[in-house]
Amino acid sequence: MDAVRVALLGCGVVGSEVARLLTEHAGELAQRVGAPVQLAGVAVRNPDAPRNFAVDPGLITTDAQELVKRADVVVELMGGIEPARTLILDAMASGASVVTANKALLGQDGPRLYAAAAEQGVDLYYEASVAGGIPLLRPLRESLAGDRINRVLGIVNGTTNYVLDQMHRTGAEFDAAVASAQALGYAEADPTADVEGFDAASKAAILASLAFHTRVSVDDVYREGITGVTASTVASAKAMGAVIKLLAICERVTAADGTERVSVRVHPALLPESHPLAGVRDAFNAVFVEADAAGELMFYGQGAGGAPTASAVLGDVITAARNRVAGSLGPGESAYAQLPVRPMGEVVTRYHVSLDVEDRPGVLAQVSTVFAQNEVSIETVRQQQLPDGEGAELVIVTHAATDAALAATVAALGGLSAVSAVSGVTRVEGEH
Ligand SMILES: NC(=O)c1ccc[n+]([C@@H]2O[C@H](COP(=O)([O-])OP(=O)(O)OC[C@H]3O[C@@H](n4cnc5c(N)ncnc54)[C@H](O)[C@@H]3O)[C@@H](O)[C@H]2O)c1
Ligand SMILES: N[C@@H](CCO)C(=O)O
Ligand code: NA
Repeated sequence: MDAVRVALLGCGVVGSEVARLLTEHAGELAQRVGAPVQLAGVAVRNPDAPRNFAVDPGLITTDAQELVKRADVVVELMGGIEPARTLILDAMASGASVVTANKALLGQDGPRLYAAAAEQGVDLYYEASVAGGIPLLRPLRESLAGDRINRVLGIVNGTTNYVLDQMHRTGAEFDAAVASAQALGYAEADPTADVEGFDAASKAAILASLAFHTRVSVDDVYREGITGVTASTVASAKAMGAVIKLLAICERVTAADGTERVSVRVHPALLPESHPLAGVRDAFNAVFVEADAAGELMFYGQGAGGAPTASAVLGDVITAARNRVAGSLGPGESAYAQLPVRPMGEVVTRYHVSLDVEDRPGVLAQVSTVFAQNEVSIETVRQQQLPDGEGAELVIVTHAATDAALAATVAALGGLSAVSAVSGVTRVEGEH
C-alpha cells in the first residue's frame, strides 16, 4: 500500500491536535503502520477561522461529502448528530474505516453505525468518546474479551467532577463552583449537557453496550444531573466520611431464577472516602471495572482536552491504518447477549435523605413511621438545628431499598405537616 489517506472532519479543539500529531510525527507513525499515514484533507466550516495548528491551506476544504470519498480512514471530530452521522455512513459506504470521538451520536445511534461498519467490512473505532485520553474501550473490547464483566462504575465527566470537587473542598454552592469551572474553561457557557448528566449518559450507554454485549442506547439510561446537589448535602456527606460524585453505573444483575438484566444509570452518589473513585480530583476521569477473573481494575487519567483526546483518536487511526495495510479488520461490536434493561424502580441502593422538620415531640416518630410503612429500613439518623430557630434538619441514611420504595417514602414525607421540605435525596454507593 502506497499510503493510508486520512480525512479529518472538523478542526476544532481535538481536530487541530490530531492534525498536529499526524503532521509532526508523520515519520514515526509511518514506521509503526508500515506505510505513510497521509493527511488527505481537512473539512472545516469556515476556512478562515483561527486554529491551534496551522494546517497546510491546500488541505482545507468545506466539502466534507467529497473528502470522505477519497479517504481510507475518516476521522469525524465535528460533533453533533448531523451531518456527522450521514458523513460517517457515506464514508463507510465508500469503503473507508471511521474513527470518531462523538459520544452523543454513538449514545443515540451507535447500533446503526456498528451494523453499517460490519456490513461494509470496515473498522469503526471510538476510544476518545468515553473518558477521552484514557485507554478504556479497547481494554473492555479486547483485553477483557475472555473475561466476564459484572460492573463498570465511572466518573466519566470531567466538568461535573471539577464542580463537585470544588464544592467538597471549599464548601462552595453549586452556582459558584460552576462559575469557577467556566472561568477555567472546563464548563461551557451553557453547561447543561454536563451538569444535567446528558454527556455521562451517552458514555454510560457506550460502556454498557461494550461490557455486556447488549444494545444500550442513551434512552435506556436513567439520568439525573448534579444541579440538585447543595453545599449542605456535600457538608453532610463530608461529615460522614464520604464524597459526592456523579457516577455512571453499568451493572449486570442476576435474578434468583438466574435470568440476567443490565442496569444503566447516571446520578450523583455518596461514596466512602476509602473507595478508589473518591480520591479522583479536579476534572480527572476514572473508571472502576469489576470482572469475574481479573477482579477489580481501575482506569485513571484525563478524560478531556485537545491533546489527551487526540492521543486516543490517533491510537484508533493507527490501528485502523495497520488493519488497512494488513488487509484485515479489527474486532467488531457484538450484541449477542441482548440483555433486557432493568427499570429504575427496581434498582436497589441506599439513600441519604435530608428533611427540614419542626423541632417538637413526636416528629421523629412520624418520620420513621413513614419509612417503615414503605418498607425502607433506616440505618442512621442525625439531627442538627437550623439557624434562626427555623426547626431542625434530619439526615437519614437508609439500608438498601428499591428506588420505587424510596420514591413512595419521599412522596409520603412531603405530606406530613411537620416536614417543611425534603431538601435532598442522594443515593449511597460503594458499600453493599
Ligand atoms: N474537547 C474534548 O475534550 C473532547 C473530549 C472527548 C470527546 N470530544 C468529542 O470530540 C468531538 C469534537 O470536539 P471538540 O471539542 O474538538 O469540538 P470543537 O467545537 O472545538 O470542534 C468542532 C469543529 O467542527 C467544526 N464543524 C462543525 N460542523 C461542521 C461541518 N458540518 N463541516 C465542517 N466542520 C464542522 C466546527 O466548526 C469546529 O471547528 C465532539 O464529538 C466531542 O464530543 C471532545
Ligand atoms: N464535557 C466533557 C468533555 C469530555 O467528553 C467533560 O467534561 O468531561
Ligand atoms: Na478513552
